Amino acid sequence: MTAPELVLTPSEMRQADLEAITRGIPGIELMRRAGRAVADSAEKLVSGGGRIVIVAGPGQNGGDGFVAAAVLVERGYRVSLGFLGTLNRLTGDAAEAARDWMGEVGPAEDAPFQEADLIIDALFGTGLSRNLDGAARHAVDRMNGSGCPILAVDLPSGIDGDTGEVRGIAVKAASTVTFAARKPCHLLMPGRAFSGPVEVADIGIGREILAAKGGSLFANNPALWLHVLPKPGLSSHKYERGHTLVASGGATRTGAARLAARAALRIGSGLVTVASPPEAIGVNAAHLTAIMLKGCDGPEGLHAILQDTRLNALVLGPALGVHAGTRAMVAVAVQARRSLVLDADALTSFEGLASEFHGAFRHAPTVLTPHDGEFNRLFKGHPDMIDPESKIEKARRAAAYTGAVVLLKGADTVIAAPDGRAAINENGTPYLATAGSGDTLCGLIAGLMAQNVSAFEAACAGAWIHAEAGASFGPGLIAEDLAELVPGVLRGLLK
Ligand SMILES: NC(=O)C1=CN([C@@H]2O[C@H](COP(=O)(O)OP(=O)(O)OC[C@H]3O[C@@H](n4cnc5c(N)ncnc54)[C@H](OP(=O)(O)O)[C@@H]3O)[C@@H](O)[C@H]2O)[C@@H](O)CC1
Ligand SMILES: Nc1ncnc2c1ncn2[C@@H]1O[C@H](COP(=O)(O)OP(=O)(O)O)[C@@H](O)[C@H]1O
Ligand SMILES: [K+]
Repeated sequence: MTAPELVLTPSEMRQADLEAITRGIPGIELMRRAGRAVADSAEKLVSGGGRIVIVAGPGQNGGDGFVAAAVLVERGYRVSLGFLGTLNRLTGDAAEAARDWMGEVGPAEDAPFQEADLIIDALFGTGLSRNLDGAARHAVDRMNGSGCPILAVDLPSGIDGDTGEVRGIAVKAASTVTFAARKPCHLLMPGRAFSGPVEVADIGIGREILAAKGGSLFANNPALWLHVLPKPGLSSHKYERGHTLVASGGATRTGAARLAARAALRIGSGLVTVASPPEAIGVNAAHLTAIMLKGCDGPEGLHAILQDTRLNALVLGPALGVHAGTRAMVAVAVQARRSLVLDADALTSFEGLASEFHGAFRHAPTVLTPHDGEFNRLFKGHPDMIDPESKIEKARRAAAYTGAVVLLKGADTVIAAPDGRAAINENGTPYLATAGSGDTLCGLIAGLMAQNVSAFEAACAGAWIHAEAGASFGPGLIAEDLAELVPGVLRGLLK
């Protein structure tokens, strides 16, 4: 079984580096391996004898650049090196790497970018501490304007390693080579777009060190949850595969619930029922076949339906309406202690009332699936939730506060559990930005929870399968397509 991919923050990576050094790999050796890996990557991009301009910065990222420069000259490339800062202020391993460089050193901002076949960006890595300005800004501006492909060392300079945000200006890399593990900025937007394809070079820091210093942040891919993805046994019957209930909106707002219900059925929930307000029964009935239908008059109706204990997973929110009635339905669902997915109106009905969610979901598996707007509305008046620059931190804090798994949607969906685990999803497509796409996601997650997948894994698997389904279709995707694409994705996973 493949191990889940660990993602390390810059500070965790520094600790991992130090641990590797303590265990006997000298820092300069780590840097030499890193620099060689950069040279190896460059070699794949430029044929022998080509012209490479390396821009080295004042820290250890610059040190990697000096090592790569020396290796590439040895391999027959024509290398120019531009440096940012004062050479004799270089410290540590970078100073040693610079001493090994026999070529000339010019100012970074004046480097001959126009003549290069490849630019290697070794200005700043995980040690970026403020916005770029002055000569650094000018150098990045010239690199980006040169039209020449850029290979970023560790991460594109100007991108914040923790958040993926641009600190003033950032290198737009054609590709990136990083060391030991990807950093959050390689998966979070906009950093992911600035990084291009990211190669992870092994510089000898073992997984046990990475897991000890990191270990709570993952790339969301099947290695994280494939082992719990349900597969019916030979003698399974439908009641063993769970029963999902999806609450429908009123007569003119029923489609969202049906999208979620269809997705729950496609992901394998044995039975799915739409709970419909009496006035919407006709319209729901006209559109449902395998999915069952039950009348449900507000919170009391929901309470009555939930007396059937076989209903083990519940979706509340899509098109339910923003009002006190929706809040009351959420209260009924929480009290019933079923697996629960809350989305859309079930979150917006609590605008500015997040304190009602404080610890509310500790007693049953719950997933909240806000997009940024819903998140900010819910946590209005809670700057500690809204202010963190990192999307990971936002989701983690909200999860710890509510006791639910929080899936913060977007191009870089982040899923966080109350215990601190978090995963970043990266296999989506902008074609998922279409009406009803989020409703489908709720149904996938609830359908997995109905089959006893725990909340974090259900949210991660749901987000990945949803994104994979969307990406497999591409242009022209509408929400109705998504559930129908799920079987193809499942076939690939369960083969
Ligand atoms: N540790 C290891 O064993 C290994 C580490 N490795 C490599 O080390 C890299 C991390 O190195 P690092 O910590 O030295 O940070 P780095 O990114 O070079 O920048 C710090 C320098 O930039 C400066 N500076 C910051 N922001 C600035 C700004 N806006 N504008 C201008 N200056 C700014 C800052 O100055 P200061 O803030 O101190 O004034 C400092 O001088 C990592 O990404 C990887 O490539 C690999 O070799 C593998 C082994
Ligand atoms: N640019 C994008 N790249 C990848 N996924 C996206 C992008 N934009 C939106 N999505 C995904 O599409 C879904 C949209 O959900 P949501 O905003 O709730 O839509 P709706 O309310 O219309 O159902 C989410 O899963 C989100 O992560
Ligand atoms: K860099």
